[in-house]
Amino acid sequence: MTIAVLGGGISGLSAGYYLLRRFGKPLTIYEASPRVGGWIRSERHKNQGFLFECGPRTIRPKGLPGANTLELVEELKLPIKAIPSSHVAARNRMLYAKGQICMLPNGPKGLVSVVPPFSKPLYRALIHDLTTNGTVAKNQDESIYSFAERRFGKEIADYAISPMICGICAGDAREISVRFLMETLFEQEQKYGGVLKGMLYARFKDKADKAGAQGLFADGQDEPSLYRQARQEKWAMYGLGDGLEQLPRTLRKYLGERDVNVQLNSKCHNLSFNSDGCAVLSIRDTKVPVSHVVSSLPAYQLAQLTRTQHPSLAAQLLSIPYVDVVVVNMQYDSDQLLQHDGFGLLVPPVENLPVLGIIFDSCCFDMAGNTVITVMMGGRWFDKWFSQQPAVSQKELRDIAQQQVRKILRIKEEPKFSRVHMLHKCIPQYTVGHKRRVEGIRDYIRSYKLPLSLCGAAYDGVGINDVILSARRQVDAVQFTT
Ligand SMILES: Cc1cc2nc3c(=O)[nH]c(=O)nc-3n(C[C@H](O)[C@H](O)[C@H](O)COP(=O)(O)OP(=O)(O)OC[C@H]3O[C@@H](n4cnc5c(N)ncnc54)[C@H](O)[C@@H]3O)c2cc1C
Ligand SMILES: C=Cc1c2[nH]c(c1C)Cc1[nH]c(c(CCC(=O)O)c1C)Cc1[nH]c(c(C)c1CCC(=O)O)Cc1[nH]c(c(C)c1C=C)C2
Repeated sequence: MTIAVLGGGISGLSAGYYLLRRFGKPLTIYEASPRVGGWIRSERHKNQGFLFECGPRTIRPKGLPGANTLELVEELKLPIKAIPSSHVAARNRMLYAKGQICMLPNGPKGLVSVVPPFSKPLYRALIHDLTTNGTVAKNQDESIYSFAERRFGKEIADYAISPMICGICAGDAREISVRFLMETLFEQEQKYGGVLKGMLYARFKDKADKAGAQGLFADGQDEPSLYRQARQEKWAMYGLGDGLEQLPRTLRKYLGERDVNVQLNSKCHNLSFNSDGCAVLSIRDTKVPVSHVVSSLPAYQLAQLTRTQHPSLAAQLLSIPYVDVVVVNMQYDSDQLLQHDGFGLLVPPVENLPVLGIIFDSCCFDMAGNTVITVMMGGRWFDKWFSQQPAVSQKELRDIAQQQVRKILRIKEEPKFSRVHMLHKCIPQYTVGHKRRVEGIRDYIRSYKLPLSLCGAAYDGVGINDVILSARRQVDAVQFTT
């Protein structure tokens, strides 16, 4: 019995980890590029004491997905840099709206007083929810923007929900499914006629939900000890000592030491299935037969591999859209963020600017006196701002990012050092109907009895916690009939 994993990003490596734990060897992970980690990439400037993250930088230790990641982090003995909920980076999130930087309310004060960019105290949005009837048809989906607008009004949809969606998937809240982030609230609204009513009702009815890590760690004793520590110490998020890339790098080492074959520079360019129930991978000029495949590839990549034999599956996979994000890391020698202590700021799409948000890395983690910020641009609006002939150059992207930093943060100095990364098709968009689409894809695989499992950011959540948990669940569900 041979198992193959496609993709050496964090979900593919995690699938390898859970497969090893469940089935042992032989096990091979095929990765197209010369490195593992996929979008997780850290660039360490050791001499100067700072770090650039090109993709993610923090992980949330919350709930079952958070506990599951912490179990893995504990097993790998990784050096955690925790950010407690009292830290400024956990408390302060900002918006750039209406020409100014606005601190998002993080306590009850924002409920009763007017906090820019909002024109009314937030309790008015709650009254709107309590006094508004009407839901969408049962079992339907809708956009998160439309849901927020219906329940809380347009201002909340424009200045709270839309930027939040940018800060998670660089997407347009008018297209993203409400089930992406607010499935429970949406369902409670359907059931009880309002978000607040649903929340109050659920609070009385379902106290057990609070346990968080139930399910995987059934017995409280088995809870990972790092998760217990995170709860006791009230971590809001955490990073790793040498950057988040330490997670995939260490996981690769761990797997290698246990004879899992991690093959780099090994792009799979076709995947077919035999009538005897085997899968056949085409890697370079070789056909590799295996008993089961776990794909962690982006959906559009898997579509390429399967389109000859299963065009209908490929079409369904292709219906999951992706967006491009430009990431510009900047470093300054002196403190440039004196007035802006926090995680960073988001720019609501109604502001119509090329920038999605700016992360204040050196406020989150100590960077030895350097100021480090990361500007993220494009996303769902990439084509509007940057698609031109000839293609926009790195220098132009850097200049646009710098202009925005000057305008928003009023940093006049040039960064001492900067890097521009064009992340092509890096984040899948869970548009309205996504859940049904994924069910359709998995139904197809089941109905043809294909020895194929799907994990990765395309299906069950886009955060690092989600993709690791998705890998675990998909591995748990693998069945061999022999
Ligand atoms: C800018 C940005 C910021 C983010 N910030 C956060 C954050 O703060 N917190 C958080 O939790 N998450 C964050 N995320 C999300 C998180 O980084 C991703 O969800 C996660 O890294 C996805 O991992 P993956 O393994 O599913 O996919 P990928 O990283 O895309 O890995 C897929 C791998 O498959 C390989 N591959 C592709 N085609 C083939 C082929 N044909 N054969 C073999 N291999 C192939 C690729 O080279 C790649 O290594 C962020 C993402 C981005 C882009
Ligand atoms: C502007 C672009 C992006 C920023 N971060 C991401 C993008 C696309 C990616 C991302 N950020 C988060 C996640 C999910 C993690 C999870 O645990 O599920 C992903 C995939 C975390 C996150 N970051 C922000 C928010 C509101 C969230 C959601 C969870 C949480 O509340 O912690 C805020 C934020 N993200 C970015 C900026 C500039 C920013 C500013 C406040 C960048």
